[in-house]
Amino acid sequence: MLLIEPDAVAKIDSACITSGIPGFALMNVAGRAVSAAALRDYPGALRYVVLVGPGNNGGDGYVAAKALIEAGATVALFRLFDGQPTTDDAKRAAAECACPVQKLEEYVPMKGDVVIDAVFGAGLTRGLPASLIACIDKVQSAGLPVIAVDIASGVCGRTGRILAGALHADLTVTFMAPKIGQMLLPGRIHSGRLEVIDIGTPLRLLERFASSTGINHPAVWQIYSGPRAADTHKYSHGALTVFSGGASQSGAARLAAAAALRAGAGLVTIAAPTEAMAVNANHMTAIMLREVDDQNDLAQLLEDKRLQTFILGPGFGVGDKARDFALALATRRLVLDADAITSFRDRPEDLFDAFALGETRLILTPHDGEFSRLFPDLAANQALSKVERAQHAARRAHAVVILKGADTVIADPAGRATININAPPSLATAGSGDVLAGLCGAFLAQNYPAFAAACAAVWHHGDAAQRAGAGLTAERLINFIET
Ligand SMILES: NC(=O)C1=CN([C@@H]2O[C@H](COP(=O)(O)OP(=O)(O)OC[C@H]3O[C@@H](n4cnc5c(N)ncnc54)[C@H](O)[C@@H]3O)[C@@H](O)[C@H]2O)[C@@H](O)CC1
Ligand SMILES: Nc1ncnc2c1ncn2[C@@H]1O[C@H](COP(=O)(O)OP(=O)(O)O)[C@@H](O)[C@H]1O
Ligand SMILES: [K+]
Repeated sequence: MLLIEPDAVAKIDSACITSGIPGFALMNVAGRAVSAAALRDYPGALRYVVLVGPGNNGGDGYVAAKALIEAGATVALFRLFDGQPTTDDAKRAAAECACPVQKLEEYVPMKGDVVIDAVFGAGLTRGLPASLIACIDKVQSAGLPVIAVDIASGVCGRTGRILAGALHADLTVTFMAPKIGQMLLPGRIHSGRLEVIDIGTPLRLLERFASSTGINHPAVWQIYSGPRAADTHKYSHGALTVFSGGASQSGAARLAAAAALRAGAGLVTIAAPTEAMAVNANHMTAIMLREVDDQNDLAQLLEDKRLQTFILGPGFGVGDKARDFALALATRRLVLDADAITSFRDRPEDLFDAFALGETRLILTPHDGEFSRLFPDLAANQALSKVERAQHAARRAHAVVILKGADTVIADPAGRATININAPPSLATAGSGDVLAGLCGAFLAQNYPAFAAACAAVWHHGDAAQRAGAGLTAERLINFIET
């Protein structure tokens, strides 16, 4: 699904005007859609309180106020101090709105109020003025319902960050397409339910100015998935090898391996050190087992050219062995997770250089902590959004990066990115990252290109968790994977 960045809004706006669609016409559709949503969702409101700012977001607010009055509703309009309309369209909208204007400071919340936030749009680059922050506190502590126009004032449309205070909306009525900051945290939480209104912007303009970042969706990998042919063979669905840690850390590899089998990998083998052979053998049936202690054993394993896909990291232990194994696997497809990521903390370039040439075949799956070990400068750079951090990292590492969390971002070295939005908070449970690594390995083994494999893995992870419902454990999650 398309997303837009705040910078693109003005470009689309001026391209519309060039195409003969005046900005004021768009503003009228936008403002009326807000009014319709308010009447639909809060028909029992005693008063609609419209807060307006100086720009076109405020312009939408004047249009909404006018439409609500025409519908017979009681409306009060409060304007940010020094917030006289500054754009031609907003001036016109204000002039056409008969509602008396009061100062924001004068607003006293009353039971039955529904607040419409039309103060600032998605392009906000500065923190909110103190008078607005005080007003937000009043609204929020009175527990009043809030409808945000385009985006909750105070949320950065590019990063989802709060610059200095922001409203928590119950509903956000946004225009053309969702903004990136509404998908990333905490902006997603501040948005409440998101309603996207087509205000008549031509699709060709939307597509021309849309972001290279989209919402993660099956359309990304659809062309690589499909029913199995009747004459299929297990090796044609990929042979995946998962490295196990020592005897007391072998569970993580088994979770990854079981998830991979469930997600359609044809043949899954756990490669375990001698000390972990017995414990692995005790717990497995369909998964195969092979003894691999050191680099010599690994070299022997790699002589089998059918083995093209590997997962290294879950429960593996941090250190030289993980580093040496990853580098030995550099000509194959590799999912590098957990301990194996941390193992490159002091020498990340060794990893990045090893995968620099040829097609992208490395998937990195860091959570924020692991990310900061491999990319400390990117993690510390507050100017970057989570999407931008993942994109820079992917380019540097010549890898697909899955930057995990409630708003997981998947990015590839070419600059493509998706934001995943189907993951429920129940996924915050021990071992769910191992299951994700297994899913990545499964799709990579089935010959999906790395970016498609990563997107499919993250989406199916969230999808399985949704179907599993409450009381999620990593073991249970595996049983709900459906590909
Ligand atoms: N296609 C489009 O572009 C459409 C845009 N529309 C509306 O237009 C909005 C964007 O309008 P604008 O670009 O005018 O943005 P805003 O309405 O957010 O206003 C920006 C103005 O506020 C000032 N400002 C920014 N941060 C401030 C701060 N912290 N304190 C004080 N002043 C501050 C800026 O200097 C600028 O003058 C959208 O969010 C949407 O609501 C709609 O009218 C529909 C059509
Ligand atoms: N609040 C949340 N909402 C949705 N998904 C989450 C949330 N917290 C964590 N996740 C997901 O759960 C998984 C946890 O992985 P990880 O941090 O490696 O944990 P572990 O090492 O315990 O398996 C990741 O895929 C992450 O994106
Ligand atoms: K707003």
